[in-house]
Amino acid sequence: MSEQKRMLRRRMLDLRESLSPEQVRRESLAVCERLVRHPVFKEGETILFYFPFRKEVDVRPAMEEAWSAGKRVVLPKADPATKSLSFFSLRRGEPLVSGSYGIPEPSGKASAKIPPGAIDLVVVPGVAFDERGYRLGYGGGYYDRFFSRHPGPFKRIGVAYSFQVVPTVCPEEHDQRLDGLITPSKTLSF
Ligand SMILES: Nc1nc2c(c(=O)[nH]1)N(C=O)[C@@H](CNc1ccc(C(=O)N[C@@H](CCC(=O)O)C(=O)O)cc1)CN2
Ligand SMILES: Nc1ncnc2c1ncn2[C@@H]1O[C@H](COP(=O)(O)OP(=O)(O)OP(=O)(O)O)[C@@H](O)[C@H]1O
Repeated sequence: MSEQKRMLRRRMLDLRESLSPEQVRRESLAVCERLVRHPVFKEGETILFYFPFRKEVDVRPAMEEAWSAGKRVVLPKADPATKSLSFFSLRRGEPLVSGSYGIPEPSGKASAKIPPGAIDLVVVPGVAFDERGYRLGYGGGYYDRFFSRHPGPFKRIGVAYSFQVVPTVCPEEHDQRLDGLITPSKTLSF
């Protein structure tokens, strides 16, 4: 991986760490308001979210809205051995367990497993995003691998603080593009 990418990741994570809890709350709410008004969200029945950790955009208000609207809320489970994700639906109030990297994850009951083909929308976390729809993550390649194996039928929509949108994330051959990006003040499509 390029030195440029590593430096951008470090810089963006430092900036994110400096957000106050109040900023995280306010900006996340603004992102969620846009997200739930998005046609793909409104039309989707099965939505893959992520469980926010550290100071990632908190998408839990949108998860609540999805449950209220009768949609299926899905979370990823990361397998560090294969660097792959699997997906499990989550009921409102259902407890999560601490997974790899300390991120809360569904317990992984076989009956809750969701095949990628059943997902309508993926809400994509990231460290930085660019104006062409590329993203920079934590460097695990989890979402890149998932998207290259399963190009659809779902839409991929990134969520970001405004400062996380940069001119370029220096994409490499394997980097997968998003269909859209939502910030507190903009809804972009690519
Ligand atoms: N909330 C959330 N859940 C998610 C992701 C995400 O970005 N956000 N993922 C998106 O992929 C997957 C988990 N991927 C991750 C990959 C690396 C690290 C991480 O902390 N890496 C260390 C590097 C050292 C190491 O490999 O242990 C680091 O950044 O300090 C965290 C999550 C699945 N679940
Ligand atoms: N489709 C793929 N198949 C195999 N390896 C891949 C694939 N996509 C990415 N990788 C590998 O994963 C590693 C991490 O990629 P990258 O730095 O782009 O991750 P990221 O997008 O920042 O992380 P994440 O998707 O987990 O948030 C790279 O070494 C890359 O070669």
